[in-house]
Amino acid sequence: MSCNEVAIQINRASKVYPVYDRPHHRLFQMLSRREKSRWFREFWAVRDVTFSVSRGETLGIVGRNGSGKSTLLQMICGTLAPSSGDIDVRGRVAALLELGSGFNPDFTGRENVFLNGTVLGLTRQEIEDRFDDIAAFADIGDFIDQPVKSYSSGMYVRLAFAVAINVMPDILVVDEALSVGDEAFQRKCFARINAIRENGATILFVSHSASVVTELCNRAVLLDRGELLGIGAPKAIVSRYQKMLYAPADRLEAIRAEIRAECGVSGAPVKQDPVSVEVRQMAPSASSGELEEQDELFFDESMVPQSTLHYESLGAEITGVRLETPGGKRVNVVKADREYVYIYNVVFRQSASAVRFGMMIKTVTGLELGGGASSTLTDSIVVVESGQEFEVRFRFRAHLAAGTYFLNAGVVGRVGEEEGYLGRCIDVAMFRVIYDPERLATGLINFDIQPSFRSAKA
Ligand SMILES: Nc1ncnc2c1ncn2[C@@H]1O[C@H](COP(=O)(O)OP(=O)(O)OP(=O)(O)O)[C@@H](O)[C@H]1O
Repeated sequence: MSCNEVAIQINRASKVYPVYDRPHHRLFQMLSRREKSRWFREFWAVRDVTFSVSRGETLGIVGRNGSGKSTLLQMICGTLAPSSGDIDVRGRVAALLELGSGFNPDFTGRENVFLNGTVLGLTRQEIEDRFDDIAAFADIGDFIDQPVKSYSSGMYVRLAFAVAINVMPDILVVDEALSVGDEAFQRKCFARINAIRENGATILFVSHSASVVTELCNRAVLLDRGELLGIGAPKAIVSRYQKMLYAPADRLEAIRAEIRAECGVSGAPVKQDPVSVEVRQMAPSASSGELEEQDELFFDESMVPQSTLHYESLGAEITGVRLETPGGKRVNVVKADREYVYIYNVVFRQSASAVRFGMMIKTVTGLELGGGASSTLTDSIVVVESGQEFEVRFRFRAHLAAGTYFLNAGVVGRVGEEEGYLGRCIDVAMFRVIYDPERLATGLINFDIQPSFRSAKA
């Protein structure tokens, strides 16, 4: 599929609502026979918006509350008709709009899966074929046969997301819904969104989270008061959005004009590569400073990743994955800026050469923050015999903000003539960095910034 193929073309789309200042004005309007008498004001939820989205693009939509994001998405999904203008959508659209839309509350989860699948254009047989995958992804147990009105918001999102991503949409529309699930489920969803994107689908993503938009999207649009203020690279759009969010009221108009001038609709989509950090050689660990055993660091058994993916093993099996303090206590709830050891065992099922081990730490959205390899190719283990077992240890300092993180593990080497992953596990473990009110570092990564200040001479 070509990236330049247009998936969505929006041409001067508007949505205008009549707004009545008094309830009885609505009645007057209904009874009014004269064309000119008007008992309402017009409210433009979306006004004269034009842009296109190429197939394969991931487009972020940002804007303040009430800026028209949901209205625009609903028009793209066909659940709301524009008052004027055209919206041309090419392909099957699966949408995860606000909680509450999409499912019939009196029907069971199972019935809603069939209803939703049919609305999305699947035959009964196609839905039956996918039902087990949908139920497994949602993972809500027997609730699948209960009416959805008895669901918690988390269960609702699980099922809605399971349907949306299992119908193999050409266009996937996600409106903030993900923020309802827990981190393990969010990670599973982001992993699936990435897979759908890699398959060439187009994704529209409404989010208030600057980091999600900059990590996931190739391009972003900024809506304000129903108008398209700007379109461009996610970083540029998100920084303008934040400038607007924190602007004093009397500067808002000037900032809107500035944004329009700087990044008003123009030109072709800006392609940006997803951020990826690949570490060839593990950096020497920072000063070790033995960690005292802390009572508040512990192992929470309920923290199990739901997006774990074991690649087909090519001779090396990764087991016993765990995180420990340097003193050997198993943990997954940790404190920032302390040292931990990421450990896994590798059993070789066939002999291999040029063997190296690796790890990666990622955010919930899948952003690769950093990792390490046990050695360079020239220093790799020359030969490993079949049946040999290794314990691999990566000691690292968790220079991270409070939040949940996911870990990969991998073994690279050569079997015969073939070089590649002999074993690889994605999202094989997760850990949570607890909030520390004393921490001065801001942002995701602690760069060990040393602040100082002094009174400057006049
Ligand atoms: N049926 C309606 N009648 C009148 N006004 C409406 C209607 N639906 C939406 N609006 C208004 O249109 C504007 C845009 O709403 P919309 O829900 O699209 O904004 P949004 O950017 O998605 O907001 P949020 O971030 O708060 O979800 C809002 O001011 C909303 O009050």
